[in-house]
Amino acid sequence: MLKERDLHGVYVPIVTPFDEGGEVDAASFYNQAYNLFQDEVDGLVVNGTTGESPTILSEELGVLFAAAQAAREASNVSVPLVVGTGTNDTLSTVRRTEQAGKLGADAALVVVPYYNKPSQQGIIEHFRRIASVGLPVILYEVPHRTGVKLELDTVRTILELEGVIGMKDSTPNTQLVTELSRLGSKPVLCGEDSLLLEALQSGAKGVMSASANVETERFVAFYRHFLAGQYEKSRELFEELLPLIRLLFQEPNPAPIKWLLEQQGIIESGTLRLPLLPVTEGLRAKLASYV
Ligand SMILES: O=C(O)C1=N[C@H](C(=O)O)C[C@H](O)C1
Repeated sequence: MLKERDLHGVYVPIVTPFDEGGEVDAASFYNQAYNLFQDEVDGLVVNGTTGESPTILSEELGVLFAAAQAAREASNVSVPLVVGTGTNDTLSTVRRTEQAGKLGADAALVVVPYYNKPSQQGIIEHFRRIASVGLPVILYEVPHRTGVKLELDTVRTILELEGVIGMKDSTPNTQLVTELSRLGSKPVLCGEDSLLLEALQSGAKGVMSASANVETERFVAFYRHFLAGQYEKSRELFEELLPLIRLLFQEPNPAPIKWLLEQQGIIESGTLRLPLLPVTEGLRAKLASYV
C-alpha cells in the first residue's frame, strides 16, 4: 500500500478506452498502461476523471485494474496503482474503496463529494468514513467540477486524518499548495496541468496530470530536471509542453487525449461515453502536429 513518503513524482490518470460500441477495450487500456510504465511514470491512476469515472461501472473497474496489473507485471516495475473511488454518496464511496482494496490497489483517489453541496463538516465526516476502510486515501480537491470549495482548515483537518496520505490539488492557482507547504502538510500533487511548474516551485511533491497520457517522456523529463535542481531545463521543457496542455483542455477532457492516442495507434478508438463527445474538426486540425 502507498505510504505518505512515497507519494511524489509523475502520476498519470490513464484514459479508459472504449470500442466503437462503447464497451471497455481492455487491450487498448493495457497498451496505454504498458507505454506509461515504459516511460517511467511514478504512479498510475485508474478510473480518475480522465478515465471517465462517472461512467464506469463497478464490474468494469475489476477489468481495468486487472489490465493495469498485467501491464505493470510485464514491465517489471513496482509503480503504485491508485484507483479513483470517489462519488457524491458516502456509502457508495465506501463500497468502491473496499472493492479497490480487494482488487489490490495501493491507494484510493477520493474526490470531494460533488452536486449535493455538503457543509465543510459534512465533507470531513465523509473523508473520516472513507479513511476508516483501511486503504490509503488521497484527497482530490477540484472545486470547478464539484461545486464546493474546501476551506484551508477543512483541508488540514482531512489531511490530519489517519489513513489520508496526501492530496491532489486541482484548484486554479497555487495559493493552497503554497499555504500547505508552509505549514508542512502531507504531500500535495498538482492536478491543474497549466500550473505544474508553478506548483512544484510552491512546494508540490509531484503532479497528477491528464496531459501526461501523451508526450509522457517529456513530462517525466520536466519533473526529473526540476527534482535535480536543473530549473532552467525544467522550465524550458514545461514551456514547450504548455501549448499542448492548452489544446488538450480546449474541449472537455479526455476527448482530445483520446483522439491523439487513437491517431498514434496506441488505442483502437477515441470513443467516449455520453455525455462527452469526440473532439471537433477544428481542434483535430490543431492537434494534428502532435500525432
Ligand atoms: O483525471 C485526472 O486526474 C485529472 N483530470 C483533470 C480534469 O480533467 O479536470 C485534469 C488533471 O490533469 C487530472
